[in-house]
Amino acid sequence: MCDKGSMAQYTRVSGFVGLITLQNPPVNALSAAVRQGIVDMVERALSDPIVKSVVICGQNGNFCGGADIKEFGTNMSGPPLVPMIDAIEAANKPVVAAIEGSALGGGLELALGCHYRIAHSKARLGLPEVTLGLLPAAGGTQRLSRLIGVPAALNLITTGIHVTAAQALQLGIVDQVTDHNAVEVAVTFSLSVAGQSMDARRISTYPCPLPSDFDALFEGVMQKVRQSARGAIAPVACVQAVRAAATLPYTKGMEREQELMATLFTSGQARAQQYCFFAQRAVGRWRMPSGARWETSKPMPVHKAAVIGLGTMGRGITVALAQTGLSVVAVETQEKQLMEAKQAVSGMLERGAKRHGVAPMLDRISYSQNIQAVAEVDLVIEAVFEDMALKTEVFQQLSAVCKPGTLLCTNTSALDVDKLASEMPNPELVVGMHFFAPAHVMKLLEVVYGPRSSPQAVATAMQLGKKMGKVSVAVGNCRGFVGNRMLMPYLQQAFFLLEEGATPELVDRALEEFGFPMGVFRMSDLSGLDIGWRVRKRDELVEPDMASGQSARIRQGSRYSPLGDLLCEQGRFGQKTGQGWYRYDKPGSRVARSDPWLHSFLVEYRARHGLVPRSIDHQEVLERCLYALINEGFRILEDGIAAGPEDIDVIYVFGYGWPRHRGGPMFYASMVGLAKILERLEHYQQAHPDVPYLQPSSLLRRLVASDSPPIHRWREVIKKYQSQL
Ligand SMILES: CCCCCCC/C=C/C(=O)SCCNC(=O)CCNC(=O)[C@H](O)C(C)(C)COP(=O)(O)OP(=O)(O)OC[C@H]1O[C@@H](n2cnc3c(N)ncnc32)[C@H](O)[C@@H]1OP(=O)(O)O
Repeated sequence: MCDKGSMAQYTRVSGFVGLITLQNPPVNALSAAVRQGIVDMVERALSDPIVKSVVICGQNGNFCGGADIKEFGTNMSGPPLVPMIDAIEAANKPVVAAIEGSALGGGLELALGCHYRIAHSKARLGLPEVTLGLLPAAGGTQRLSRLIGVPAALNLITTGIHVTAAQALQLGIVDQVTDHNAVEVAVTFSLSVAGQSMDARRISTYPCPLPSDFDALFEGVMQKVRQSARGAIAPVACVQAVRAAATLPYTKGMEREQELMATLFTSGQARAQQYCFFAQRAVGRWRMPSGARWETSKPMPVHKAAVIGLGTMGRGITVALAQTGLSVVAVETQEKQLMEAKQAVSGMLERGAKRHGVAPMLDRISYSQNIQAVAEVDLVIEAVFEDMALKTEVFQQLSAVCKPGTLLCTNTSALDVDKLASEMPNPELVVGMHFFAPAHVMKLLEVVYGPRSSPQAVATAMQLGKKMGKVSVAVGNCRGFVGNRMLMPYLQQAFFLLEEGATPELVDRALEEFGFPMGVFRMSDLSGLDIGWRVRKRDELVEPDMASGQSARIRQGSRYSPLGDLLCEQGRFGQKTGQGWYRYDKPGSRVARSDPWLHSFLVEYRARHGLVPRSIDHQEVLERCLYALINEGFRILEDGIAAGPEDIDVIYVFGYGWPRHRGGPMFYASMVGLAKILERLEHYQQAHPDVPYLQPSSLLRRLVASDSPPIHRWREVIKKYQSQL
């Protein structure tokens, strides 16, 4: 017996079991139609006198990915989740959730309303609402706390982590884990408990187990959560909701859960985080200005890869490739460095394997001093020193050694990928794979294509990035690509603010209060000030024995702040030397302390150059640094270097610490209002006509002139703008 009409299919199986299958591919999200289907089919099963028990499962081996996130921005119609789940829990026949694939968010909340949960061993469970700026508001905070206790519930709900079926069993979230067909096991099990009272199986009736150190626990968790949330409100609301579970009767706790959800639901933060969710997926659907795109570009298979150059980046890339399961040839020409790298890579792999309880992939890597060892690989990632001549030489050697069709990738962060490609006999096989340090940890990968890169080469690099667990974004070739190009105006404004009267502490505090994990100066100290200095020297911007006055601060026709160069001349390279924009107890130490030397240095510097310090507030810091960065983002869109604002936002959220609850720089701009951004840039440009990067971009002006459309419609304006160029 079967009813296939709705988005929840009803079948009677084994004679007496009503099987309800959610059908909303790809993840069986609980859309209005699915909720209606569940309500109808549960009612049908419960009213059918032949049916003794009910099993709920999801189509295609996937239980349920939660509420339909796409509906959140709309007028939500259809039956609400809470009464639907309450009705399941109140059922007088056993209802068993058969969990395969994922049970996330509303999906897990649905399962918690069932009387039993049976999971396949490969299933993953979690309440990730916090990552969408929400909380599990279909009873999740109240039921999970009652089921597994407050500390474990707090951990799951405030972090949004997904747990394995085995972990879920250990925590008490599921009753059974099986390697067999979970639906069949659930059907058999449901019949075994048919006719029994379900009173003891209704989680909402359970008392919430209270830890003895209740107040201390919540205080500690709240402090930790506030610190790591960096201004995000959802994690804090999650703690408050769990506290309600621990202190209030179920119905009152539910009221509190709904109240907290209502605040989150309408907050800009939830919109920002949901935008990030879809943006992260949208960047996988890349397209190149030539029209080549993901659907029509078939990646080449990559089984064996090579890494050339085993400095910090090369080592991290080697680890990341090996952890993906690839065979890796790691090449370093200097014997001592090769030995050191081998030791370091093995250590990283062993530590990673220990954390995940698996065997380290040491035998996946072969080490060599000889570039001939890469002859049979499918793809090479070059990670030698940032020097064009050196990279060109390496690429030429690779062209001679590698089998035909091997993809040649460069991990450069600053050099011209197209120029490098133009020196090769097969420029179509050259792309940039710009990893971020540490490469085995950081999620972002910029895949840089030039006009000659083949769509297949881009598709291959994008697919490899995905396999490596990276969020890969395809971007065009330009100085600094997307991320570092936008960083330049941000850094520059920070330097100019110091010249005008700010301190590193003031600038960093403003940025950290905005939500960055580190302000620009603390971050520069961590990365090493010498890196930028080297680049500026190469660009002939650094002038030793600099004169005083305004003309001394002009380079290549623009105003320039030499502050970073002056620090480097003093040997102040940041954390590694124990001194930079801050001072540190010893070289390598991480605690940044305010440095009186630096403050006197700034006072002397301003006096020498006739700069009169003024009072600068947080708002100006944010507007100068962030709006200049955003403005460069618009130029990048204008130039077609990024296909859309989502690409830029994903790069900033995953690679540059932009707070996710603010959605990325371009989304933030859309929230602040494009007209306001334009007005403030014009204001600062007038106030500081000699300061670069404050002139509003033409695209920003065009968008404002087009009534500042919502961000999902920017691409139309960009396309029109580019067609008129
Ligand atoms: C006042 C209102 C009260 C409402 C109470 C609400 C309480 C409950 C809230 C929630 O449940 S919020 C949602 C919680 N769930 C999640 O956060 C899970 C999100 N999804 C994922 O993590 C992953 O998609 C997955 C399920 C682990 C599967 O990963 P996989 O890599 O296999 O596929 P993806 O590429 O990620 O997704 C495929 C496709 O599906 C779309 N999608 C995924 N989940 C949802 C969803 N919950 N709603 C809508 N759409 C979803 C995803 O966007 C992809 O589509 P495209 O974007 O590529 O078109």
